[in-house]
Amino acid sequence: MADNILEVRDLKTHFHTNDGVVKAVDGVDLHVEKGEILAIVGESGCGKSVTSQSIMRLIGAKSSEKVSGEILYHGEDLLSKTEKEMRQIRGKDMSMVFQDPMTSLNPAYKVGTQIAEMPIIHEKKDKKSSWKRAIDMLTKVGIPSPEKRASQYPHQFSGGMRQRGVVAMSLACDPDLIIADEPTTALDVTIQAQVLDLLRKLRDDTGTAIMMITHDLGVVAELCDRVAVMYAGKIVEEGTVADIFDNPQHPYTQGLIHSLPKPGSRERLKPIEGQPPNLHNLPEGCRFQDRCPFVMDVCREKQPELVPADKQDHQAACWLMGEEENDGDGRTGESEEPEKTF
Ligand SMILES: Nc1ncnc2c1ncn2[C@@H]1O[C@H](COP(=O)(O)OP(=O)(O)OP(=O)(O)O)[C@@H](O)[C@H]1O
Repeated sequence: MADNILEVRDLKTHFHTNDGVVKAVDGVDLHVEKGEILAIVGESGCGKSVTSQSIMRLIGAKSSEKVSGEILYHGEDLLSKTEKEMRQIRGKDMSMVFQDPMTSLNPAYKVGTQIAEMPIIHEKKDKKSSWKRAIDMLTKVGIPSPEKRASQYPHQFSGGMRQRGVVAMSLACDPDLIIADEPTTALDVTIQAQVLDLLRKLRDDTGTAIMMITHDLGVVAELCDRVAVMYAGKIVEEGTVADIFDNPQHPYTQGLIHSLPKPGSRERLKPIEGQPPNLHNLPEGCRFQDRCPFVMDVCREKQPELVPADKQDHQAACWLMGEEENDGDGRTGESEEPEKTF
């Protein structure tokens, strides 16, 4: 049995707004195994960030934010923790790296002080040993002259160095899970590659698991072990990187993969046509129905659940996945032998 650090069951995060209920995350199941890098991918607005912030309990405190389901961290449900207990868990056991390093860094304090604060708060370490830890962490993330840099302020760091500083901060208490939300999106390509290399090396050296939120399939191919593909608030496919890239089963995943440029090819890219559904007003049945070239009657009536595709741990939520698993009672629809249009 896999050694799961995190297991999320039927996570729903709904926002109650003046325009109605936004079902940003709507029944997500996922798990992160010890030492693995799991990617959550999908188009903008599909619920990736809301999923990660719900896991960290950064969403859910306001009366307009309703979070339900189970978020089991080493078997304990984070949804039943108090804010005080969560403050202990955040930064120590699970930490987060955001797209913009200045979300995590305070411009008014030295970078070293901000890293050292983590062991001071979470492990009750003294200032001297925590400062030393800060320098060790800056060394670990490849910042040159770490003693000097520790005494500098964030504005004295370049963008890539700031993100390394945030990674150093997230590592300071040796967490077993880092949630990284588009950590390289704001960086230029060369620096992006360096930060990805750094994350991979950290996982290899320390065994820290990483949940990587990204819309960039290049990052997934480069860095990750497993992938969960999200569409309109739900996971529609889950498998290893090889499963998803070489044998995608859900028409949405197929569309994503076919919209990638092929090395050396001059063929025009084929984006997925249409738009995701409005999260205020979701359709009955499968949420991909209006963009799916294989749509059948059943897709407009019932939502498909994740079921094993070609093997047990490669799953897809699609009525094309075989009659036994999905009851398959409506395969009489519009496209018995659909033409691929992606
Ligand atoms: N506080 C909020 N109130 C209402 N709707 C919200 C709130 N926060 C997020 N949403 C909506 O929830 C949906 C999912 O947002 P989320 O930020 O998780 O998307 P994402 O997949 O991370 O996209 P991106 O890649 O653009 O960051 C979006 O439609 C967004 O507008």
